Amino acid sequence: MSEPALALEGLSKSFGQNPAVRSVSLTVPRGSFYGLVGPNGAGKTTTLAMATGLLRPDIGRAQVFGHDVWADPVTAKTLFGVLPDGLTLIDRLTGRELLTFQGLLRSMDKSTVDQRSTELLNVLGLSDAGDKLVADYSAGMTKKIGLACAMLHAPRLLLLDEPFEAVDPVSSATIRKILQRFVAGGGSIILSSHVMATVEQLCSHVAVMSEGAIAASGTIEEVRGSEPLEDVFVRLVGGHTDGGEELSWLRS
Ligand SMILES: Nc1ncnc2c1ncn2[C@@H]1O[C@H](COP(=O)(O)OP(=O)(O)OP(=O)(O)O)[C@@H](O)[C@H]1O
Repeated sequence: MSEPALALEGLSKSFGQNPAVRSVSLTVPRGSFYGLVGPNGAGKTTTLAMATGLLRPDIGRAQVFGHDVWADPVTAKTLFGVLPDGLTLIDRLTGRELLTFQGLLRSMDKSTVDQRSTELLNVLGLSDAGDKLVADYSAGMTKKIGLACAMLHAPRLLLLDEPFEAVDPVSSATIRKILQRFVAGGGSIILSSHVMATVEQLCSHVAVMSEGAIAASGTIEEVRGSEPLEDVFVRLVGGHTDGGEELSWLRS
């Protein structure tokens, strides 16, 4: 039972002629808190979608605790929870109804679903919104109910695509604590983020993606060496940070 929480091997995906992800291999050790960073369009969402069975790779495979996500999806999907990007929820349900629907789909018993739903709504600051239609939620509330859906069945691995995006600072602090407790209890997490400070504070490991490939990966210390992670990131992705002479027409 020493399989990693997540093992990606040679995952590739093209959209038409455009290679979005190019032979990505990554191992997320059990108990690790893995950050996946990269500029817009680097391939993070496409990678996570292939890792969770939402998007079929052209080539390569994804295994969760040794179970192939595509060959053995039922077993794999009991072991992980996912917060996809651009989440499309059944928004004509209330938050509580959505959680109940998710739980019953997973064959959980109703009393467990009810109890966990109440706890999740409370802890995520959604108890007052539990009986409101998800269609009427703000972007941050939608992110939080998506996170609750990902955690309801007590998975051992969470794959979270930008979980802090659009979430207010108080809720963000709460989510951080929940995730840290999840890892302290033996869970594993991979999350994508654009916020280097968040990744540096929370994560034990980081992978930097650039143009569809992994440019660097390892523990935070291994990847950043003696530099701030943000500097390493900018160097690896070949970006430039000076405002330069561009947009001169904006200056009066
Ligand atoms: N459904 C799609 N059809 C066509 N091209 C796509 C599709 N999804 C993603 N792409 C392309 O694949 C590349 C990788 O996109 P992806 O969304 O995985 O990047 P990302 O790293 O998650 O970006 P961001 O940080 O902006 O969310 C981009 O060039 C994007 O335009």
